[in-house]
Amino acid sequence: MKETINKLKWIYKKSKPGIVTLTVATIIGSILSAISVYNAMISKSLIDSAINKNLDSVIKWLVIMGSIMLSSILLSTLRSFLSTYSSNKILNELQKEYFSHLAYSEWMELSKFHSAGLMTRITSDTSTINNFICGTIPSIITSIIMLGISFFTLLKIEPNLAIFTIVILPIIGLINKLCSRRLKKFYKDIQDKNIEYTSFVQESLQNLMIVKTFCNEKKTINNLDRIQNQKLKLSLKQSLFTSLTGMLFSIGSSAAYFVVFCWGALSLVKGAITFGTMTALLQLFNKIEYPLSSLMGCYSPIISSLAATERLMEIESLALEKGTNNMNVLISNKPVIKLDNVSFGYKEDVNILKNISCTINPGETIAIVGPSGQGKTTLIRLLLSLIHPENGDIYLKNNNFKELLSKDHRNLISYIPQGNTLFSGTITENLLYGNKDATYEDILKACELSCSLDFINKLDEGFDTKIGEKGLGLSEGQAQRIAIARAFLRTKPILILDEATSALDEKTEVSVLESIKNLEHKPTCIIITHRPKALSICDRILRLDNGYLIEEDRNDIPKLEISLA
Ligand SMILES: Nc1ncnc2c1ncn2[C@@H]1O[C@H](COP(=O)(O)OP(=O)(O)OP(=O)(O)O)[C@@H](O)[C@H]1O
Repeated sequence: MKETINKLKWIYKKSKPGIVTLTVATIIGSILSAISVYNAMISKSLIDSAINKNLDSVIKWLVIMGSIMLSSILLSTLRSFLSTYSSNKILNELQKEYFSHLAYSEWMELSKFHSAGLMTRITSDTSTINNFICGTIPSIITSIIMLGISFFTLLKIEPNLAIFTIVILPIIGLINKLCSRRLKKFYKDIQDKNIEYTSFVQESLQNLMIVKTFCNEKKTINNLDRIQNQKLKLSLKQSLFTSLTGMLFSIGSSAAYFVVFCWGALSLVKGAITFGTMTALLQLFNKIEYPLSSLMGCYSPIISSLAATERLMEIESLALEKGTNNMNVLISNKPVIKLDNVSFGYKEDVNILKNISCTINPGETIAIVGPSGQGKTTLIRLLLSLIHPENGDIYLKNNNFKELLSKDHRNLISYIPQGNTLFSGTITENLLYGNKDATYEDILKACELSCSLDFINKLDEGFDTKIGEKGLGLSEGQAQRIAIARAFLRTKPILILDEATSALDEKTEVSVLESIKNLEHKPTCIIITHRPKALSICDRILRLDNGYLIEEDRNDIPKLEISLA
């Protein structure tokens, strides 16, 4: 119970961006509910006046009824506008909040989730919460108001009938209580299956080329079919369960309606009530039954939003990256990078990097080599503060200043990761990603240095050529060269290339690497490479061996070149 209250408090907090308009919309909804009950009484008076042939009274009630109808239409329009505004405002804020939280979260924590799982949380779970705030809660409030007014009106004109209708309430409460646990489990299972489905589709589409070249189209479609069938079975089970409970409610309410009808008809025969009262009774009964069924329908969204709340709270619990609050001279100067006895492992007690100490001076070009899986990329992740040393420290030093490396220092680094990391858009848009203020001349120079100018000029639309997701439309080597130009344009004091020239031919690779030496801002350059030719342009070579970092003698480059080749 305490947990549910905490979740409801959390939901209330999330509704704040649209609470004012939502409250006004709910008040209008409540007024509309009251008006609809009052309409039943107007129709009673209208019918009785018509039966008594009282023309003046009939006209009076017709005018009142018309005016009420018109105001209801206007109020409904206003309510719908306010609800749409609140709903969009709350959903946008929710999605922005969780997207921002993910953007600033610790990389290691994020990597525990499948991207489709995170996507479902940001899109589907936030929508569930939003629908609860903007749909279910106002509906509960207006239903309770309609129920209350209808009950008291009925109590005034036919007390026995009013008491009879209200005994239905505890029965509904009982049905809901019985359903709650089952419904919660259904929602969780369906949501988990949805995530599995989305992840499968996302991964299959991303790797469609592999699916095709392994001739696995049929197998993939069969897998999709299997997940869809599991999803269908769960949805059918849930639907059967809610239909059965709905059926119980319908049987109850139809029986009650029948009793009210019999009661009214017999009273009419006995002359105990007028014809107008009979129609009012039936309408009022409907106005009790409708909010009751609406309240019953609210149960499922309540359960699903409590489950969605739990899943969004999980995102909130992801630790955010910490920065230093002390950004001084390092930002504008060339720092020395110093690793002091650094160890790191992804799993407890299994260190990938062991007691690494080294100093990298400003302007140096360093190669990091070593067999696959030795931890070269892990070392770069440490330098980028995506992960943090378990033991030891990484510092940036500048004259007498020394700072522990943190995420804020990423602003000193231009990084070219492995693989294709271009965005969909034009080549210019991609180039400006890290430095929107770069001039046309800067762009030309960066492209020339990265050996990409020639091929870009040969494209029909040159720099305005649109490229698809992950650089679709370009060769691997062309995409790599644009990624290198993008990093050159960022003009930061540290440049890191993680196998960033792997798709280039040897001649182009050497030419691109040599051009790093000609960069005007003379960055410190760290190159991870498996390519022997790259070593010749480096000032120092560091080799990872079983987790230890060993500095190689430059005279041994020919030997190293042979071992890498
Ligand atoms: N996110 C992760 N979680 C757990 N283990 C990881 C993770 N990333 C890498 N590893 C493990 O850490 C080790 C070092 O990986 P890393 O990617 O740093 O090697 P590498 O030297 O860059 O390899 P390659 O030359 O093949 O790119 C590997 O054994 C790998 O399985």
